[in-house]
Amino acid sequence: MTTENKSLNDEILTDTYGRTISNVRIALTNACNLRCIYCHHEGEEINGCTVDNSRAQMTKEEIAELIGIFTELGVTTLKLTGGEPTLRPDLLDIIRSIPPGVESSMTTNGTLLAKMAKDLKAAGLSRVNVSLDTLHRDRYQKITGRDLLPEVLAGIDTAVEVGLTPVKLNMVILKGINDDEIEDFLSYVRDRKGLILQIIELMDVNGWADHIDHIDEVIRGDAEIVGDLEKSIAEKSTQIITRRMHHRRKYCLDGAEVEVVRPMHNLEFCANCNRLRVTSDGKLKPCLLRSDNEVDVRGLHGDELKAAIAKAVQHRSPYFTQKS
Ligand SMILES: Nc1nc2c(ncn2[C@@H]2O[C@H](COP(=O)(O)OP(=O)(O)OP(=O)(O)O)[C@@H](O)[C@H]2O)c(=O)[nH]1
Ligand SMILES: C[S@@+](CC[C@H](N)C(=O)[O-])C[C@H]1O[C@@H](n2cnc3c(N)ncnc32)[C@H](O)[C@@H]1O
Ligand code: SF4
Ligand code: SF4
Repeated sequence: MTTENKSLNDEILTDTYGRTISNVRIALTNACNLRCIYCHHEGEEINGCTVDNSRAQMTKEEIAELIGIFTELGVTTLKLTGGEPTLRPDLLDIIRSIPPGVESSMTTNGTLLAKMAKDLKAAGLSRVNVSLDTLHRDRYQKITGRDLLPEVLAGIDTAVEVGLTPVKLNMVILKGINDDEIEDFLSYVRDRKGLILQIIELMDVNGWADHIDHIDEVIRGDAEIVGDLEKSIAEKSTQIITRRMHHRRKYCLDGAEVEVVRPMHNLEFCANCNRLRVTSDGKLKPCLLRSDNEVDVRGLHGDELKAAIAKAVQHRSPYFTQKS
């Protein structure tokens, strides 16, 4: 890439707040085989808060073209998500369409991972994040609606075995449901190689978590619990790393690596947001928490697609600011 092209591309990918996109997050489908009580569906409008398969999802060719343009512009990491991305029958073709040198990861509920991990690795996927909120089978069923904890645990083991590492375990903290399991999760991560625990604050901006009993209390408690937890983890850590993305903190403590995701009312998180999202039906989504500034790219190609990306980037603004 010439210096001139690079600065032109940087211009396209940099928003009016000086935040340059380096990571694109693509929802491959809005279908899912679980019904987690808190699911935000990556901010996609879902009728009645359940999955809706009727809307047209992007084809693998459309996704490949988007990936090509984003990487040509200088995007270096891709996150595949959903819905549940492992439900896409053409998932391996999509992964194979990612140019070499681009780091690709996938966030999955892990229920189908045991049988897919080897092929995912062979297709070129770098690593996976697996959602796991509890190590108790009855709680898992309560949270997700299905009795599939053994399948998920097997999926995590296989992902580590085939080298889709580090495997990040995404644990959304739910007050009164799983907040007593932190020590068990730390032991789980310590006892195995290749795992990182990711503790996530529950986001309930658009009524996403209304299915949870006593939601107001859970939400109020959540911010406090995750805040206190981060403080105590920080005190015990031997090393603290600040990631460029969202300025998230990663802690190393006594054989376990822990990352904490606390987006709610977090000005620093939004000020360092370098992500653009793509919805499963082909809209560029400038912010997870907003749906009023999306840019439809269905049917666009080449320079038109680049112009749409530039437009979506210019729509970006930090969600949480001093005023919010
Ligand atoms: N508010 C907000 N939350 C986000 C954003 N990106 C990810 N999250 C949340 O962070 C949690 C973890 O998301 P993952 O899909 O596992 O990905 P990640 O940890 O962000 O990405 P990697 O570190 O690259 O694996 C989920 O609860 C996401 O909803 C973002 O840009 N804004
Ligand atoms: C929407 S899911 C999609 C990918 C895949 N189905 C999965 O569950 O990993 C992506 C991540 O968002 C997290 N998530 C969903 N709803 C959330 C919420 N309300 N607050 C915080 N994290 C949430 C999930 O736990 C998961 O780790
Ligand atoms: S598995 Fe993922 S997409 Fe499916 S309901 Fe749970 S969090 Fe949402
Ligand atoms: S601006 Fe904030 S809330 Fe919106 S996507 Fe970025 S980090 Fe998330």
